[in-house]
Amino acid sequence: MSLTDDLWSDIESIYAEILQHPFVRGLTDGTLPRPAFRHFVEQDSLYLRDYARALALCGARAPQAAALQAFVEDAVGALAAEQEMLAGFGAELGEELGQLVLPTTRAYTSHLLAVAHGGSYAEAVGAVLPCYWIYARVGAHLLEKSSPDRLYARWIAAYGDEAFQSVVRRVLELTDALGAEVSPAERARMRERFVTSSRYEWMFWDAAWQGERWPV
Ligand SMILES: Cc1ncc(CO)c(N)n1
Ligand SMILES: Cc1ncsc1CCO
Repeated sequence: MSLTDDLWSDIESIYAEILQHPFVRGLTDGTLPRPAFRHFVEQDSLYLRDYARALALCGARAPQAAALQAFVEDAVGALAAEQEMLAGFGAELGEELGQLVLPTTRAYTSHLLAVAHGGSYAEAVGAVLPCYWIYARVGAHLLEKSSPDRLYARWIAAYGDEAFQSVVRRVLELTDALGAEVSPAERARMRERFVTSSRYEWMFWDAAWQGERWPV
């Protein structure tokens, strides 16, 4: 099996839970409460800043120029997505968005940055991949239904869009090329990093849904 086939098979059940999550269902049926979406937008803009750092590190560590270019472009793309998020949704969500990084956001970005700094290049790719791939899959899935809510429809369109889908295909190809080179032990480490990030993807939506806060 290709590496990406193995990786996806490891998270089938996590992905199914994501599609079932009331936050994700609420996007398409329009029932998602605004405060939960606001929480998400606020945390996601903070997340994207550190995600861009993790992508830039993947680029810096990539052995080949094509992967260097892909990850650096995507780091810039993630920063652009952060700005679009703030510009596109910020005003409509009312008062200024907060700057406090909440527990799940901190845990997820800490994981990404720890692996991007301290793990191997292949492990770093395993860690950043769910962010691309799960959003592309969720975006494509939700695009079929879109949403009666104008804001949610816009969010869905950004990730279901062909431009994002092609960015994700490029990284999946690069991952499969890497899969042909790495040792079985390295492949196992990549899978572990990939599953951990995928769990955080579910938790990220759930934190917005629950209105997560620091307990003290
Ligand atoms: C938490 C999270 N994962 C992935 C993406 C995709 O860019 C995003 N914006 N936010
Ligand atoms: C927003 C985003 N998420 C994963 S990669 C990326 C930048 C795409 O150019």
